[in-house]
Amino acid sequence: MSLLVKICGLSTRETLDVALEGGADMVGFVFFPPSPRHISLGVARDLGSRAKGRAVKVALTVDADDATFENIIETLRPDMLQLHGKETVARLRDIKQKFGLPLMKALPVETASDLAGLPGYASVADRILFDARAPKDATRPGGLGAPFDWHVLENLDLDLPYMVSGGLHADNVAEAIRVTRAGGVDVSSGIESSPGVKDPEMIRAFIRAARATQELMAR
Ligand SMILES: O=C(O)c1ccccc1N[C@@H]1O[C@H](COP(=O)(O)O)[C@@H](O)[C@H]1O
Repeated sequence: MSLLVKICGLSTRETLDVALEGGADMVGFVFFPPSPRHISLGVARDLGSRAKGRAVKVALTVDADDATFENIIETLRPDMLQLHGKETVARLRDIKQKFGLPLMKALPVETASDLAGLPGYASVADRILFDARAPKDATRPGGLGAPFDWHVLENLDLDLPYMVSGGLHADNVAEAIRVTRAGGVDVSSGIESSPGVKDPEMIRAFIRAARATQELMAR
């Protein structure tokens, strides 16, 4: 199966177009007010219609309530919900039953013990995203540009599709794919010139680097 590349934290038409034209499989939109990548519902409606049918639209939320999901779904029309907070397995079941969209659960990783909750989440999520665990005093649970020790996933045996994120950029994505054998990669900070400001050339370089790794590994 081919590697999935997700470009996350898009907030302008220009950078969304760069990601789509560069061949991103998934485009992510952040709905979390403390984030420098947070977008309003008006922007979500505009970018959502622009991306429709060109890539999988992913709505990133953090412990969102039902009303927030309803607003996001009505405006962005996402194909998938990314749950990046402390949502429980029961809450995932509830979200799936209420909104009927595929779920990608982000799991914070620092050490092997962080994988203990994986079987529960894998029983309801459609995809797992392994992301670096944020420091306790961080203002957001992701999007901090810091990697985790990818070797924690080295012997992972998971039937569900999974992706890796956290501090990825064009120069380290090949190694991340090699070590984790992930079916997809997700990036935000590593394609920015400053927090929240996406850089077109960095987006293109990241997608190129990920695709080149995919080709090398297929040989
Ligand atoms: O991007 C954010 O601001 C954000 C806020 C809250 C939760 C997650 C967030 N970002 C996601 O975190 C990972 C790793 O990002 P990075 O490449 O290290 O910046 C990725 O999925 C982002 O979309």
